[in-house]
Amino acid sequence: MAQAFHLLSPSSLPTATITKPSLTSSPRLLSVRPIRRRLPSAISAVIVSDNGKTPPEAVATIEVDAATEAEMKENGFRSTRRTKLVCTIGPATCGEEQLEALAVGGMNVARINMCHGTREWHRSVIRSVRRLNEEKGFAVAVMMDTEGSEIHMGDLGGSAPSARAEDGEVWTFSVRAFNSPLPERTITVNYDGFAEDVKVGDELLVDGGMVRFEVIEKIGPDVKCICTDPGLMLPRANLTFWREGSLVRERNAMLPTISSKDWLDIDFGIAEGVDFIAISFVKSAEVINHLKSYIAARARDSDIAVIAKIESIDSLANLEEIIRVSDGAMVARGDLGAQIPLEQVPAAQQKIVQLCRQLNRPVIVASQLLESMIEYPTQPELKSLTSLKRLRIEKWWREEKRHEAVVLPDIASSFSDSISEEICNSAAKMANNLEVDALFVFTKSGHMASLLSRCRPDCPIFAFTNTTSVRRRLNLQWGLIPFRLTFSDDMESNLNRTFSLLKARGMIKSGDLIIAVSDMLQSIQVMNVP
Ligand SMILES: Nc1ncnc2c1ncn2[C@@H]1O[C@H](COP(=O)(O)OP(=O)(O)OP(=O)(O)O)[C@@H](O)[C@H]1O
Ligand SMILES: CC(=O)C(=O)O
Ligand SMILES: [K+]
Ligand SMILES: [Mg+2]
Repeated sequence: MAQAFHLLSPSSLPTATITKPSLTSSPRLLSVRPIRRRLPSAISAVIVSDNGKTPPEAVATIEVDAATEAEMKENGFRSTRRTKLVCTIGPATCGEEQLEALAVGGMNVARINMCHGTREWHRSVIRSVRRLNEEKGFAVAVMMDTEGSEIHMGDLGGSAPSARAEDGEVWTFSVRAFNSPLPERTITVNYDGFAEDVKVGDELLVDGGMVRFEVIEKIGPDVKCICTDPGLMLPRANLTFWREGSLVRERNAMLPTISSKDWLDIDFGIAEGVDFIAISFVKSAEVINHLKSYIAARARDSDIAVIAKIESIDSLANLEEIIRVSDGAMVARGDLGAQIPLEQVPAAQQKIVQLCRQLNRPVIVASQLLESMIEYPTQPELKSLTSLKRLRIEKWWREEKRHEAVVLPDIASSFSDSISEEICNSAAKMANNLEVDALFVFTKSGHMASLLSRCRPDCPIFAFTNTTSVRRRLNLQWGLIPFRLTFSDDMESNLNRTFSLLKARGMIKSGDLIIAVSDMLQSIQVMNVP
């Protein structure tokens, strides 16, 4: 059975799209929205880079992602892609050359999925991405995605990338530990309670219904099932079981959101300095708060953003409070489509995306974007990326002036935040009315950049920030082109320096009309580039 989801409906215009190249054969895609980033408000007036020191050469330069710069020069910055791309890295894409091809192709964030591979493998991917950034001038951020403890299949044994179940075949789902290779037509299950919780007659869904089985017999730790809807099973695919048409939430509903293995992975992510940690199967706001204080205590100098993955019934029930405490959200349609009826997924997506936009959180739409690419013959990852990059919806959305249709509620929690919010709302509106070429925002924390992104203005937003980590995290936000630049509190000199640096790189020209805002002065300036 094929899963079909809406890709980018206008009302759910994403801030970013993600390809998930993983196995040679399984690219998937996500898209993202604007983030409201809570950054340490204590970044001092002193200019710092990642290690707390400013390299002397940085003072005179401006850094921008090499692929973004090339795209801007090629298409002109009004046509530059606003929606960002997140790519899941797998065995077919982890080599230096493939990673570089993805970065050139527009990857903004590299995602590693802790469901698969060893920590050593993930470490080498993270380091390769960092090296690529340093050596080739990209600014690709890294997102670590936890495994979580919901029920899933194990690896398929040996090097088998997938297994095909045919109609009428009997397969054994077992909680026993086998040595690889597994006996024929045998699948291991990670959750010990599985064999006790299922009943004969239950329907077992692999990956939300990509393959279906009916339970016919239970023999101790083994559950025999007959295939009723054939298809391809990927390693570690999610498993759900249904009784009389309803999802069964037995003791598995009590499994912790963050397992003990996840905590070790999180420690690993903190040590490797990842930019985002995405938490699978979030059930409540509490777990996000817990993780955020854990990160704050352990990673004092860094600020890792926490993304709540919305992929369970429980997360839908507590949606608003989860999004409020998170730095962003992901509509994880693969697993969500396994927990709620498929036809409800587009409406859930719409709701999540709108809420994120209102609360100023970036939102990623993941999975089932270009499902046919799974069977694509060669280089599916790059072909997925190329198709996503075109994002015709963005052009249509601008032509239809959809940006004018959305009403954004006030979200500021202090008077100073209200000023920033009003400035950004006004600046975005002015930018649309005056048809300016670009919005410039000078921001230390990234917050004002996110407020502009939330308005989805018609023109691109050049976001200047003085730290590498803030710049990398701004990668996830719709319409932002993040630059790293050392700047002072004197806006006059910041603007003059920025103009000359950008002109020297051929990224703007005399006469371009821009609107500049900054969080140091809380000002709006409109001017032509001299
Ligand atoms: N590091 C990896 N090593 C091997 N295979 C991988 C790896 N990452 C992903 N894959 C394969 O690619 C498929 C798609 O990966 P992806 O991360 O998109 O899975 P997902 O099911 O959408 O995410 P999640 O596991 O978080 O629900 C996986 O089912 C798996 O077969
Ligand atoms: C991305 C993910 O976790 C999902 O679609 O289930
Ligand atoms: K995961
Ligand atoms: Mg998932």
